[in-house]
Amino acid sequence: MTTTTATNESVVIKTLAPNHFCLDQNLNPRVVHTIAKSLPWYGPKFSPHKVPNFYDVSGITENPEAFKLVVDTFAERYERMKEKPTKIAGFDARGFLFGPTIAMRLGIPFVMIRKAGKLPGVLVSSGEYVTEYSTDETVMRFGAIDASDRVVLIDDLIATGGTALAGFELCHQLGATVHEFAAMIELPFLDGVKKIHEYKDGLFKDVPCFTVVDCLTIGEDMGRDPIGEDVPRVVKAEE
Ligand SMILES: O=P(O)(O)OC[C@H]1O[C@H](OP(=O)(O)OP(=O)(O)O)[C@H](O)[C@@H]1O
Ligand SMILES: Nc1ncnc2[nH]cnc12
Repeated sequence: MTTTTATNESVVIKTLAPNHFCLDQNLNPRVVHTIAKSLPWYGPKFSPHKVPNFYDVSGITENPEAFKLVVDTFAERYERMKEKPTKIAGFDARGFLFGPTIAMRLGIPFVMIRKAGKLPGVLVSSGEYVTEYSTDETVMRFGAIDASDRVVLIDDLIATGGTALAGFELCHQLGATVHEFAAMIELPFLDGVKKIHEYKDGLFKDVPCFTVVDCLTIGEDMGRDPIGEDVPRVVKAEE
């Protein structure tokens, strides 16, 4: 299913499946192109994990125009909604790059979903979860969100959806409603959004998931592995 909805002049949303939305690349060509073409990827030899394409969010953070477009896209989306989120929760670590600025724009709190072993105080745990390349556990401070909250969960990228579901679990345990899950990049071939909507017999099937670009819009041409067999992974800076 693909339908298109114009919410204002600048941001047009495409429906990919029930409660699965993305920016329409044909109708927002400048935004999608600028963001997608600011996202390099590296192959396994030059990545921290053995995945075919590891996407590098620093292509966005080091490009002020692209960084602003990402933040504006999310912030304007929530500013325009009749029913607004009450909190933004971001995932350790790359969700921390976008969440705080969006929360500040909306004038609402930013809550950290932290990897286990980093937060003080009384905590709730997501339990163990599996990502595209690791097994982790996330925690949130007890009381950071409660049953009155409508929480936007935000991250840089959704792959298998394991990390996202850990955030859904935390919100669920604390009685809060997830307003939306949002990520800048989606890897659709890993079916992360489908997994969120099918989790526990559809417990979260009504929660919208919104993404901006995917691996196809980024494209194979964004591969940035150095050319040459002998290029080392870590180099010494020349004096
Ligand atoms: O959909 P999934 O398969 O769960 O993968 C997505 C997660 O993987 C990455 O985080 P990572 O765990 O590598 O942590 P980092 O931000 O500290 O690099 C990314 O920032 C997402 O949080
Ligand atoms: N392919 C990928 N690139 C960057 N971050 C990721 N997190 C999970 N999968 C990833």
